[in-house]
Amino acid sequence: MSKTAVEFKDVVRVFGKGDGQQIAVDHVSFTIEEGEFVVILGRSGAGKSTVLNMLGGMDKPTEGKVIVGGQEVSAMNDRQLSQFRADMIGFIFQFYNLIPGLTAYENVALVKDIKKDSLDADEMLERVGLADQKNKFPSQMSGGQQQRVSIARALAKDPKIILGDEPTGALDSETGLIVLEMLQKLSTEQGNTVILVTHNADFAKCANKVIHMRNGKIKSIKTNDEPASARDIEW
Ligand SMILES: Nc1ncnc2c1ncn2[C@@H]1O[C@H](COP(=O)(O)OP(=O)(O)OP(=O)(O)O)[C@@H](O)[C@H]1O
Repeated sequence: MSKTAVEFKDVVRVFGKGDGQQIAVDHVSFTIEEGEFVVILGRSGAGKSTVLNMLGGMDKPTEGKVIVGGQEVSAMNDRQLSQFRADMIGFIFQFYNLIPGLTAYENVALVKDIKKDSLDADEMLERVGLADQKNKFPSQMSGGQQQRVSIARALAKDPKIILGDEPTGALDSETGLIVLEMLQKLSTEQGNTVILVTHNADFAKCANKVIHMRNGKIKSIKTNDEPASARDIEW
């Protein structure tokens, strides 16, 4: 039987006060099972990144509960959140967030500073097909290669959950598909729970679950028993 990896219970996130108040996430509830490949879909401003940030322990709800791996993230203090992120979560960002002055290898090996028992940087670069590029600096690599380094860096933490905020947003479609396929395989072959935020509806075809947001609310949640392989979609 599958185990619940993530649970949002009636979560609200309000930014600002008074007239400037913005309800970014408005009473949102959903569950994600371990090993699922989930896409959070919606237009700009729908609240997707805010959901992802609360899920990854980078932000806290104004109301409601966020439970990840059985732990109530929404009740953690800053020290606990830091530990939670180090142990549980791998992040992949739209613009890679690599450190320009460090090589691919060094960018991945850096994870040891956050998590002592992190996985071997050479092995992680091998897994994303970049073993031969390890001594290059980010500026010497293509966007797709840089994103693969950032995937290797996320994997080095050996995280249960991988979060991607528009991870293919800065890539051309061909390169984006390679990255998407790599992320899908982490769920289908390695059993990671992978959760991506995107406004690209084509990604939904590859997901086990699609959480569609609009104006801070859930518009629909659809499950897909036979998701397409990322290799077979086009956009
Ligand atoms: N730190 C913040 N302070 C104030 N308002 C914020 C903050 N973060 C997000 N918001 C607001 O909350 C709403 C939801 O933002 P969010 O970034 O979650 O949307 P999104 O669906 O991820 O959009 P995009 O696809 O453009 O990234 C927006 O109206 C945004 O302006």
